[in-house]
Amino acid sequence: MTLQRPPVNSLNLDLLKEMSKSLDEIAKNKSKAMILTSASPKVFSAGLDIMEMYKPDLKRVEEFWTTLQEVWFKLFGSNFITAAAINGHAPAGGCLLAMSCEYRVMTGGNFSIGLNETALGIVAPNWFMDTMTNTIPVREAEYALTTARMFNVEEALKVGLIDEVATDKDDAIAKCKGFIGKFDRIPALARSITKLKMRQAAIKRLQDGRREDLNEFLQFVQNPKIQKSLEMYIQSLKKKA
Ligand SMILES: CCCCC/C=C\C/C=C\CCC/C=C/C(=O)SCCNC(=O)CCNC(=O)[C@H](O)C(C)(C)COP(=O)(O)OP(=O)(O)OC[C@H]1O[C@@H](n2cnc3c(N)ncnc32)[C@H](O)[C@@H]1OP(=O)(O)O
Repeated sequence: MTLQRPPVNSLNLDLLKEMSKSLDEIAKNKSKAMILTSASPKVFSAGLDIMEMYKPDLKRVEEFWTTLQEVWFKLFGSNFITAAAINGHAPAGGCLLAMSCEYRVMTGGNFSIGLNETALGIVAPNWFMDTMTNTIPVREAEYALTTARMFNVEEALKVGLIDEVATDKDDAIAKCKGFIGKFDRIPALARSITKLKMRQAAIKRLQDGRREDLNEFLQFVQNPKIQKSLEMYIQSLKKKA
């Protein structure tokens, strides 16, 4: 699955709906595995589209968040094998997508990956945190989350946030295929049940608290102070150009 929403693959409602549909198709056509990557040469995904949260239409922003939750359920909780070929920056929601897969290969270069929410004055939802503690040790996750740590490729490899480094996108995809090939001799049902058991606690937590998670998000985006800081953040991103 190749993300292709220039310039930075930010996740807006339309892209999330497309992803949700594609994940359904992959599950339905009984694919063995999926590799998630990006069509951009330097950004895997810039995370959530900030414009969806800035001065939002309430109905749309509610659909935006519930679709994000759905994409996470379908990706994190998939029966099929998932790997991410991370060929560029992966901040925040981009990192969430990569961590929701079972294996991550990142191309070398001046790219970074991590959950930077606290630097923006926001708190990553519980399920973002759960996805991170499912990937790296709890102590490392707490440190990374509280300090909004963006890892370079070497650091990400060292902490286990990624599993391998690749020279370029083709190499990243080849390495993801190598991971998928490890399951040729493992019975598929035993593999998928084991994966889902490992992930069950995080999945159940969001299933049980899904409405509450949505309400928290809706309150957050309607807070005038948050809107003000969003405005400033958007300006700072644009000033960069
Ligand atoms: C952010 C606060 C959200 C508050 C929301 C309210 C409630 C929160 C409640 C729950 C928590 C939500 C959890 C949030 C998760 C997220 O994913 S928030 C998004 C965080 N993402 C980022 O901070 C990444 C920002 N982008 C970058 O750092 C860089 O763009 C880059 C990915 C490293 C790529 O750099 P570069 O190739 O140099 O590209 P530019 O910076 O020049 O960007 C090109 C244009 O794209 C626009 N853009 C970049 N990121 C986003 C984005 N996430 N959403 C929308 N638009 C984005 C950027 O402004 C440029 O636009 P122009 O061409 O200048 O018009």
